[in-house]
Amino acid sequence: MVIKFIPHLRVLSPSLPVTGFPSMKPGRTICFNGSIPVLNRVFPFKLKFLGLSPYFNGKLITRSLSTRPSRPRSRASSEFTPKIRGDVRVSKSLIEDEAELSDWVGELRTDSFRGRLTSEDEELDADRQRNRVRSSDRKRNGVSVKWRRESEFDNFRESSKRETRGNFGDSISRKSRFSKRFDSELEDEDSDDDGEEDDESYSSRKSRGVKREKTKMDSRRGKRNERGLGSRNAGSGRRMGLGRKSNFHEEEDTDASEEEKGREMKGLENFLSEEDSDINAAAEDDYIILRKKASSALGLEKDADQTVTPRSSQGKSESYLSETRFDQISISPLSLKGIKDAGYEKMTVVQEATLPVILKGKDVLAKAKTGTGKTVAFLLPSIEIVSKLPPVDHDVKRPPIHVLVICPTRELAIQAASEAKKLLKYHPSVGVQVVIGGTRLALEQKNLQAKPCQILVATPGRLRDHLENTAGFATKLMGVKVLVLDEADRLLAMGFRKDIERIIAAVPKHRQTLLFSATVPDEVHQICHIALRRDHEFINTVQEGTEDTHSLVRQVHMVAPLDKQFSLLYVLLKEHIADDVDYKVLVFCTTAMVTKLVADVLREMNLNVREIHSRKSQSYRTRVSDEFRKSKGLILVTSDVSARGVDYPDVTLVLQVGMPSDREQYIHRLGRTGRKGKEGQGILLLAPWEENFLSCVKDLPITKAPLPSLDPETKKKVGRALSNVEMKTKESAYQAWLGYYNSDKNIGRDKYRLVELANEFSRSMGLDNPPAIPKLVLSKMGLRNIPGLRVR
Ligand SMILES: Nc1ncnc2c1ncn2[C@@H]1O[C@H](COP(=O)(O)OP(=O)(O)OP(=O)(O)O)[C@@H](O)[C@H]1O
Repeated sequence: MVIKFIPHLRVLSPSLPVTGFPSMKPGRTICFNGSIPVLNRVFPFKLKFLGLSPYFNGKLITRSLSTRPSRPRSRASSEFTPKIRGDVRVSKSLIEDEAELSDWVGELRTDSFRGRLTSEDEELDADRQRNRVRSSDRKRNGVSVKWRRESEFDNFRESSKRETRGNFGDSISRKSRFSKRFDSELEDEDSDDDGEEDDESYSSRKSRGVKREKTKMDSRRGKRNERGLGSRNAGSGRRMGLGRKSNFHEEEDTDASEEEKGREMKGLENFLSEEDSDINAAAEDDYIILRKKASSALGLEKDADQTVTPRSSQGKSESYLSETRFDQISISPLSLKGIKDAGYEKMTVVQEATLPVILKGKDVLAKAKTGTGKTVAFLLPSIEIVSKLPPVDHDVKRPPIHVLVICPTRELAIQAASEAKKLLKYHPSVGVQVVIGGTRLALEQKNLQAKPCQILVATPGRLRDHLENTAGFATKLMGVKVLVLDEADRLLAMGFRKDIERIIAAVPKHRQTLLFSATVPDEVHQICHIALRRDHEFINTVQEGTEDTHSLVRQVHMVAPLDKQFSLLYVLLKEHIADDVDYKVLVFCTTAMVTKLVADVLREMNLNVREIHSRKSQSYRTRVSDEFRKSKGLILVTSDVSARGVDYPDVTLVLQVGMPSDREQYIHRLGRTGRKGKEGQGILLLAPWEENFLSCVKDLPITKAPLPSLDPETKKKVGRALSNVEMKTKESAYQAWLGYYNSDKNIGRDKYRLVELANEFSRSMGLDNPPAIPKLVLSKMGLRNIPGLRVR
């Protein structure tokens, strides 16, 4: 096991396991991504039944509207052709038809499918169950603190001194579903395609954090000894009890076997946990000595009890930036020029912490709060690596892709590619391209052939699509030197796992892998070996004992019955608009169809609203996303397609209506505000029966806020707005709502209660009678014969 030493960054070696994570779970391993391909493969008869045969003229129709010839492929098709013009190429992309598919998929979903047939939303559902217990487990988890070897920093510092002007050593600072819930956000739902913090001062964190780390470790060690294996096993057992085995039908043997694997992993985890406790204890003993050495080597300050304070952060209360300037480090002059043009002068904390390690060739798992520059943190060293490779001969037929960046959503992939373009401004020979679902595969194929592409940014589903359908693509991928998983925890969750495994199998074993996210739940340490080498480094710039959210973002929650929520939403938005003329608000909703409903209602009430969710075409999504990025005085009502990574500057408020799928999703949604050390506000609006969710985020500083008063005029206005919303929208929202909460472990357990709540939601939309739902849908949701539902 590698013991690393890095002042005030905790560098863990999760591959060693697991003493630090006694309650880690293998997690459920049952589900797979992408509804339609799965459908085609598993239930071709269903497609036929609905007149959606995946075959045309006896051939399997491939997905997306491509000019590709149809040919059999290992992965089932997701494209079908309602109208055939010429050949299969004319067909409308299934991806574009996510909406219809999702609905249809939803119809086929049953309780027993939960966590198995997944769109991104369904993945979220699956994750949610785990996460409910995770937060309490997290509290118990110890982490082994390892400091990076001083020699590593010395080397980096020395090379920086040699190659750049600054005195790096003196200035360096080291902070360091067949309907998903029925429609929610599945970005990659189209499996076809892709399938979706702030900054407390380093010094203040550090001065609390480092001291506390040692203390905590001691107490953890003690507790661990007290608890012993027995308690870990007990914990494991409890968590295993959350597995959905009982929910699965017998025919779903794939899932069953996955779960078996999960159990096996759990056994291994417990074994490793025991072993690791000794290793950790030894490491902790080395901790002070190593820290002293590194402190003097790096010019870091020590207080009386050996706490290391990076000079760069001393005296600051809040900073996402380090004291290290880009021109002080060893990067190529061309990259430096690009960075300057982008307006970056100092490195952010995560950039400073990860760059030397990545340039040394190590695999990295990095955690840093939202909006703190993780994209540049993985792009810059990747560009450096590419720029040092020998130029590819022009004669080479299939020039290699050297860097492959995977993002869970299309918006995020577009954004990362655009950031890469900025940094590559003065590297004319290095090209970046993006491949995402919802766009024409043929066009991407053409671009891949015609233009340089050493760096490729992709969503998982579309990447697989290219692997399976683009001539020579697999050969190009064999040139990958660096693989990046942005939002790694999301990509390694079950919704994307199969795609990611397939992608990993397609790139060389001898590569460097970088995993970045603002949230790294325990399960990620457990499964990151899928992608990372055993000696990878975990670089965590969020101090133990501090929140994963930004201290400058004020977080409140409100609890109100559903019949008040539209009015409350309106009043909260009006108040915010009155407070801040430059308002820029994100309203997150539970599912795509509920997003549409909320957007329609707010629009009817003359608020300046845009909407974005998986039911919209990609061109619309891109347009709206660009508009929101540039605008002020705008409200974007969105599903979770905007939850992660999207960098909208100066968002003043994030309002979450209904409980998010899990703790991580809450953090990422909230992270759309308070970026780059700015202030922000977050409001979580819950129904009384959703209050349980608060236990998942009890480690975060979310305070309860009183409800604003609602005058009768507002209620009337909301009533009028609701009556103007199309019935079809309400029907879809009702069904989506039912699907979303049906897959929640707590709320969905009692079907009678669930239906009562759904009908409360229906009344909140102004409907006297709940919309009727197709029998098949109810059946698949396990809701047949539940009183209160109307069947059609
Ligand atoms: N060194 C830097 N100095 C100033 N701004 C920077 C620097 N590096 C990145 N940025 C800017 O910071 C903003 C946030 O960066 P980015 O989107 O990469 O954050 P992130 O940590 O990936 O957030 P999330 O967790 O939400 O994905 C972007 O606007 C980016 O251009």
